[in-house]
Amino acid sequence: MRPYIIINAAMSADGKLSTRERRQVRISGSDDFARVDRMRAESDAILVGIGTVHADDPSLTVKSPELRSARRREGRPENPIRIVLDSHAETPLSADILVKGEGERIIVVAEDADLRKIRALGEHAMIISCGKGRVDLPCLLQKLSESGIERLMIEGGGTVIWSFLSEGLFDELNTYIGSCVIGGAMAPTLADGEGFIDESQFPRLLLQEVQRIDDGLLIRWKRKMEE
Ligand SMILES: NC(=O)C1=CN([C@@H]2O[C@H](COP(=O)(O)OP(=O)(O)OC[C@H]3O[C@@H](n4cnc5c(N)ncnc54)[C@H](O)[C@@H]3O)[C@@H](O)[C@H]2O)C=CC1
Ligand SMILES: Nc1nc(O)c(N)c(N[C@@H]2O[C@H](COP(=O)(O)O)[C@@H](O)[C@H]2O)n1
Repeated sequence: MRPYIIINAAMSADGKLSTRERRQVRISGSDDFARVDRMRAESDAILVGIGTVHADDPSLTVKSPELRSARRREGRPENPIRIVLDSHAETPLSADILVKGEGERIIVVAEDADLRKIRALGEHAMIISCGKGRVDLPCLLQKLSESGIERLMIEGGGTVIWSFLSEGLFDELNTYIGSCVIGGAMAPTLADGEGFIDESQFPRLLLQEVQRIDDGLLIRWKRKMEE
């Protein structure tokens, strides 16, 4: 059992998520950011990796007051549960994800993470422990599902997206392609990690929609199930 999983990311026309210095860049325009905000508001939880927390210091809050009010009217917290994959419990205690906006936070650590760091983070977030060395995704998804999370949005970065894609743990992939070129062989891409060699391992996708937004394109894919 696992939640319904939607991956969303913005990349440049050459497929990069940010610069080779991993500095956060604005690829989406205002209409695309509004679309992402709606996706956040529709989600029970949003997940990023510790690399994104270090690079971007995101809050992952719902930005629109109307969307936050609508969630409250439905009896839900203003913001979805915010989740960080953080094998070694390294999320800074001052990170925006821990201090900005109301709502639950979950830090997911590996079983061998430092206990003192876990205790300190436990003052600010719920701690889930899954896997050795790095977070075991099927174990985590089972726990999230048991706690009532039905719709999970993955916002990056490239290492985390690779893990979900390569383990077949996704239902939809939304990529916004912005009108800029970032370049750089070491700049993060949508799916980093080790990559596949064997074509038979490639996750296959079904095209759902292509939409012009701002000066770029939103492409919505669904995972093609094996026949
Ligand atoms: N344009 C966009 O839409 C977005 C861009 N970004 C960019 O992506 C970059 C950050 O990406 P990355 O460095 O790849 O970091 P990441 O955010 O993908 O985090 C990777 C880290 O998560 C931890 N982790 C624990 N369990 C894991 C598992 N099972 N699978 C994968 N990782 C696991 C590991 O410590 C790993 O190094 C930044 O430059 C950021 O600006 C990030 C999000 C969205
Ligand atoms: N959709 C999208 N377009 C871009 O151009 C981006 N740079 C990102 N980045 C993601 O948004 C997070 C920041 O969220 P907050 O504004 O702090 O709530 C960032 O960490 C990336 O996940 N996304």
